[in-house]
Amino acid sequence: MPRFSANISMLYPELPFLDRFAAAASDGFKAVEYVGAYDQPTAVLVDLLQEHGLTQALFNLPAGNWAAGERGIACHPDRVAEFRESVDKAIEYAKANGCTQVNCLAGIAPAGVARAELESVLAENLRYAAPRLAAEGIMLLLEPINTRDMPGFLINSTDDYERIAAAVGHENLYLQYDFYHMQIVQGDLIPTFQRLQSRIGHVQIADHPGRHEPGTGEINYANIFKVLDEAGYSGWVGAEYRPKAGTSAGLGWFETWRSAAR
Ligand SMILES: O=C(O)[C@@H](O)C(=O)CO
Ligand SMILES: [Mg+2]
Repeated sequence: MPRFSANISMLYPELPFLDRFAAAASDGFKAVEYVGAYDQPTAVLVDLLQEHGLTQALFNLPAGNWAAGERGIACHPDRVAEFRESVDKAIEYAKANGCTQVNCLAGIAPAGVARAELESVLAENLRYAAPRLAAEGIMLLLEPINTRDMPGFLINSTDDYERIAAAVGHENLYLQYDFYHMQIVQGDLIPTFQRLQSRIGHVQIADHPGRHEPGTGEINYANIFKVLDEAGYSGWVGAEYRPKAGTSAGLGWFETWRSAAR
């Protein structure tokens, strides 16, 4: 049975961030994930997880100045020192809240730098991060993201992930397979999941078009959930979508799993 994690960077936008833990637990989620909460002391986050019986499924490495439009710094040639510091910060937070995987956002390609150089910087940064995270029992993930939602984002497809992973050459670099992005970029969702399953550390879901709840678009999630089970996928499935109505009101797709998990 798939285990769902509420992505509280996207779900419960009607609530302040720290109130979203309680809301996710009350809606039947057993785990939460988010882009990052480095502005909060670890103790606050750990208390919320404990109070609501939640697991921290995932968060991202510090991704630069999000409000200014940055979406990761890992491919930026002039930010290598900052990237290295961000690995230490992520380890500190992951150890505090018991999280066993962190996602690296490659970043938006800076203008005027050749793609080969950006990929080389990214690979070098990941080669730095992968063993350090492995030593702490934390999986490092790399997520391809479509460029309609994030114009200029460097890593867009599973081919991109596989090429970077080959360049990095460390086994602690897994794929974060977001079905929504993959539907836009390349389709072929199930065969690609099956081919790369041993390298997939985390999956995320949203329907397309609109990035709304499963069942609102063209992706057959009933079938995908069956495939995840048949494949023995044991990781979390991150519900990372923009609710069409209120978050709780839109959880019809989750009813079967929520009841079974209680
Ligand atoms: O798919 C996404 O957008 C993410 O998983 C993320 O962490 C960055 O927004
Ligand atoms: Mg995602």
